[in-house]
Amino acid sequence: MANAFFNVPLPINEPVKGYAPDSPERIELLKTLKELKQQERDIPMHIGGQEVRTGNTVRMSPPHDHKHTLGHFHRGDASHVQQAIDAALDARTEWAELPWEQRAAIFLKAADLLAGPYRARLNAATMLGQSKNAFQAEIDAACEFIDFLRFNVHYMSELYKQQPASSPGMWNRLEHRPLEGFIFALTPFNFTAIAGNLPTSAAMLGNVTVWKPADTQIYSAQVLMELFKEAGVPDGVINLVYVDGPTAGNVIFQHPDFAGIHFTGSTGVFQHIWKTIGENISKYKTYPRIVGETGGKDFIVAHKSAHAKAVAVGISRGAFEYQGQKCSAASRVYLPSNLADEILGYVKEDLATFKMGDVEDLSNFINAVIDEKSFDKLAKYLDAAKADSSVEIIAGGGYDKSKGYFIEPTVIVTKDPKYVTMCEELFGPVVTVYVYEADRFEETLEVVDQTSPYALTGAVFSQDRYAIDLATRKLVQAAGNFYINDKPTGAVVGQQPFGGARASGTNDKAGSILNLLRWVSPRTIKETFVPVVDYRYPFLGAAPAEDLNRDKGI
Ligand SMILES: NC(=O)c1ccc[n+]([C@@H]2O[C@H](COP(=O)([O-])OP(=O)(O)OC[C@H]3O[C@@H](n4cnc5c(N)ncnc54)[C@H](O)[C@@H]3O)[C@@H](O)[C@H]2O)c1
Ligand SMILES: N[C@@H](CCC=O)C(=O)O
Repeated sequence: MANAFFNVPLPINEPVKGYAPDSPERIELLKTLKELKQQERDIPMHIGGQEVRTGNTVRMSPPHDHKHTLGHFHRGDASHVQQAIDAALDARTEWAELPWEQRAAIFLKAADLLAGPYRARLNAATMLGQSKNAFQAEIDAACEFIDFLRFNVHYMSELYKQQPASSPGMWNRLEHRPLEGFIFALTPFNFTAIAGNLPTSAAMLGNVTVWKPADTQIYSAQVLMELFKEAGVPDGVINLVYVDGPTAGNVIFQHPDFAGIHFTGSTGVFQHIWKTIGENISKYKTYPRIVGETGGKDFIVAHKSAHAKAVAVGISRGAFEYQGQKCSAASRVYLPSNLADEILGYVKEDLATFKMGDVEDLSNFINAVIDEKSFDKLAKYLDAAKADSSVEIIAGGGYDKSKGYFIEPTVIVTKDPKYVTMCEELFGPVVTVYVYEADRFEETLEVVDQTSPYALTGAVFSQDRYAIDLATRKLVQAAGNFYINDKPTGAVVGQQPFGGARASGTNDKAGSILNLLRWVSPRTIKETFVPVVDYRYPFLGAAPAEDLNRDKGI
């Protein structure tokens, strides 16, 4: 046990590398992509430090080249979920009792390994497995996850520093215990950083975890697990299983030691999970923490004073980067009649220059959507829009899955602010635009607020401070991350804590002290130095405190 209070290194955001032609990072990334493509990886589960292979293997392929085989992962069943829980609970006491600075050092080491020797590998795995271009992989798998690790260590030390006041004669202390049980980290396909953050943020605070990623993120999850091992995460602290969601849920949500879920994914799945936990509530030793960041129907609303080109870039990048598969992606846009043609003209110009294709050609801005299920769903929405005379597709609309799951970046214009693609989360490169009468800004803000059950991100573009103020007030509940004259994507850890309310989640703000608070159970310790030895109040004749002290011979 160390005899000192430690300060952790102050975090700064990891600089984003540029991948310019002939830059060392570009050369290394291209080399790593080539090497990974030549291998067929055999990917086991990781339970209690053991690699677990079942022989029930599932093929993995790049979404942009589905005939290519990247490798196979070993599919587990309910028994593996149970083994992972047992391994976590076995590791629990030793991990919880490890001094916090030792836990901090492990995750700071993970951040440095990722900033250095693991960077190209995790980025390349994310590019191939999840079809991200080099820039999108860099801001996610490398920079955002490095930031999560370093900032969370810093927030952990800030959390531990917060102590209560103590009146004379006593010392009050607050300790932040890990939760009593295990945490289930259930992670989505679209951000490698989120997949890494959900188990590590809880583990950092002394918790043990069972982690189940989306099947389509397993290829990069394996690299994350290798990183955790090399950084020194002890066996059993993070257990990685590849089972289908309901199989995992059936074991986990019945278990008396289930102490919390750290979830990111769709709203429907989260609501189902919450209901299941509610039905099982009397089975648990402790009330489980339920943290879930879920879907969105994110908006851009432009005022008649807006800078037209800035709005257009907000749409081109905010709606189409990573094929619109960010929970934050703009998918409904409200343009004023005085600027709509100009803005849409710029957007069409941008889209005409977007290149779509494989991730290894770094000039491609657009790659594939994640899988066939997503492709088919998006194609259906596009077919419906094509058949609907009340809407017009002004750009894109095409799709092709012969080589990869490619959907053209698409702009739909509707006269109905409640048209289906203005309301439902599509999670793809499709944005719908409604043009409003330029003088009806305030009524339009009400439509923006009331159109969707979600409240994740949103942006207002205006050069008029009164309009900005009005939108900020009218849309106070419409977005957990609200942007002024910027696209609604690209939140940075430590700068724009991320999360939404309403149907978008519990808004526990990943990568902030607010999130870490959910993974601890504080214990207050009051120590009285000289205890009272007379039950009577002073007005009932108790001796003054000095006399009491004298009684004790002090
Ligand atoms: N708000 C945020 O911060 C945020 C961030 C990223 C993604 N998202 C949301 O995530 C969704 C996209 O990710 P996805 O497609 O991976 O989400 P998803 O809900 O399909 O899957 C998330 C995880 O839940 C598992 N799962 C699915 N059904 C389950 C069930 N019945 N029981 C238990 N587990 C189950 C999946 O296997 C996966 O591991 C979008 O809705 C997006 O908006 C939100
Ligand atoms: N934090 C990311 C979104 C994560 C969800 O998919 C952003 O701000 O764009």
